Amino acid sequence: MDPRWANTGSTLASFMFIWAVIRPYLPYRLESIVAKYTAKIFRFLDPNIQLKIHEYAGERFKRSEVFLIIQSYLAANTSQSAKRLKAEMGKDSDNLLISMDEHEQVNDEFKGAKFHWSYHKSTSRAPTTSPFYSEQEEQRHYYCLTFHKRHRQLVTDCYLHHVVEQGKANKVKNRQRRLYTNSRDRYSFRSTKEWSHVVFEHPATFQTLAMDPEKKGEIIEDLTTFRNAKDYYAKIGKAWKRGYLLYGPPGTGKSTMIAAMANFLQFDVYDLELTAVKDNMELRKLLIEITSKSIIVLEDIDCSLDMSVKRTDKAKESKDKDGDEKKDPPRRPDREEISKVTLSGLLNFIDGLWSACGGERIIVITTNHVEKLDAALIRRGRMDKHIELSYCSFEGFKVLAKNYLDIDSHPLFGNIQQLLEETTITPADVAENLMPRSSLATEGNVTTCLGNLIHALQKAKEEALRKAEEEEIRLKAEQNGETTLMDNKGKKGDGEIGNNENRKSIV
Ligand SMILES: Nc1ncnc2c1ncn2[C@@H]1O[C@H](COP(=O)(O)OP(=O)(O)OP(=O)(O)O)[C@@H](O)[C@H]1O
Ligand SMILES: [Mg+2]
Repeated sequence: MDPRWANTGSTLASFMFIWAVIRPYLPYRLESIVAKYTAKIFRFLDPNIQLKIHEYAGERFKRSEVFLIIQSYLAANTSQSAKRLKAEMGKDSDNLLISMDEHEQVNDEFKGAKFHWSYHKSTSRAPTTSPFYSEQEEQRHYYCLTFHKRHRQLVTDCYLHHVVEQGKANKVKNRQRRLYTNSRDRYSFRSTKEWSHVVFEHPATFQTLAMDPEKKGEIIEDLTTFRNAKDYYAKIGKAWKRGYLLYGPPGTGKSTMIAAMANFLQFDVYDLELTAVKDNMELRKLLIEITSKSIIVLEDIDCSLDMSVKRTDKAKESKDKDGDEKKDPPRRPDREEISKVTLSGLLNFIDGLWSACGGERIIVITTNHVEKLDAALIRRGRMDKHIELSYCSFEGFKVLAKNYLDIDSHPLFGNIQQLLEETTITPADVAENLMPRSSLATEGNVTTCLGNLIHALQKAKEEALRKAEEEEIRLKAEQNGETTLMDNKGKKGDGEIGNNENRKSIV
């Protein structure tokens, strides 16, 4: 090492030692002057640049957002390389967040450049209102990023952006996800203009969802593409959101799929109860409050919309009839009865200008009767992907058998496959039959459960046959009825056909 540098090093060390000793005895003003000139000298000698991120910036009692983002960015690196660590319960998280303790340092690398992050405590003296002390010490923490000055451009152009993006992603991964609702207790006076929430803990995943594996793979691919398509959506000038229409009979897994989607994307869920929204304005207010990385769910949309249409129609009818609404019998005003959300309000909610704020959102609507829905509501662009969830197939059954009984095959599978091809049963019914009565899926239990399912399938088949026969009889009866009616008309001689036939027989 160059002896001149060794000398400079020892001079600096001595200077810092002397500074630490005399600092507490210096008046505040003199201290700041000395600090200013010391910093100048250091800046001149040091090739490194330092960037500080304080824990409390701006608002006094609120930890800076960027400080928390950096903490989560450094967490993985810290837990592997730092020696003195500290752990705290992260906000909105059920995991412990590991970070470095005071004066620890971790190294980072980005595009070949090296960066050093350290964690410090600074003490400042602030004036106090106490008559006994003129100053009080305030301790504040900060992260310090140190890098060589030749990387200045890299830091400002890319590195900081990378740190923030990665830190945010880590925060999202570790956060406790939420299930929001706008509906309220009938007797509560709290406004529905706001969302209330609970922790989202639904265990459904795509692995546990029973459906055609090809279709499932397609949905997973679609969601993955959407998640990574921020730049693409920006490029084509489209809001970063996607609509899914899930339709099918009750118990085929529509709600379960929404939970699986939320778990796959790590999104929050906003369950929008349309009948609890007063009008379009309130709907828009709710929309504005929805954060990004969320799934907005409108379950059984045909019922909610029908209701709103009926409500407005009823109101109109009662006005039109008498021109006076007061004549209606006095009734207790119900939230659902005063909701005036219209179809156009809903269309705007899904696809209007306001729907673009926030970004990275998925809107899912579910229905049992897709044929009842307005074409405008489900057109591509609003509902980009239409997914039919149908009765249980043999592939679906195998997924459920693996989930519930932990089996991949069984001698009874052939029998079940045949019955599934001959009749229809919902995955919900299959799941109910496959649920072992005791917590252990023993051999005996497995056979009993599969036996139960076979029994249920046979019953469903018989029921379907009985219904088909009844339907046939009804149709025949209707045809006979028509024929008798026509015969009667013919006999009376007042129908054209009858007259013609009479004429024919005369000829
Ligand atoms: N495809 C499926 N895969 C796995 N489990 C399913 C599936 N479909 C239904 N289930 C089971 O049946 C129960 C009811 O299903 P779910 O609530 O998802 O049906 P749904 O289609 O939303 O019905 P509805 O139209 O009545 O709202 C779930 O708790 C789940 O255990
Ligand atoms: Mg449902």
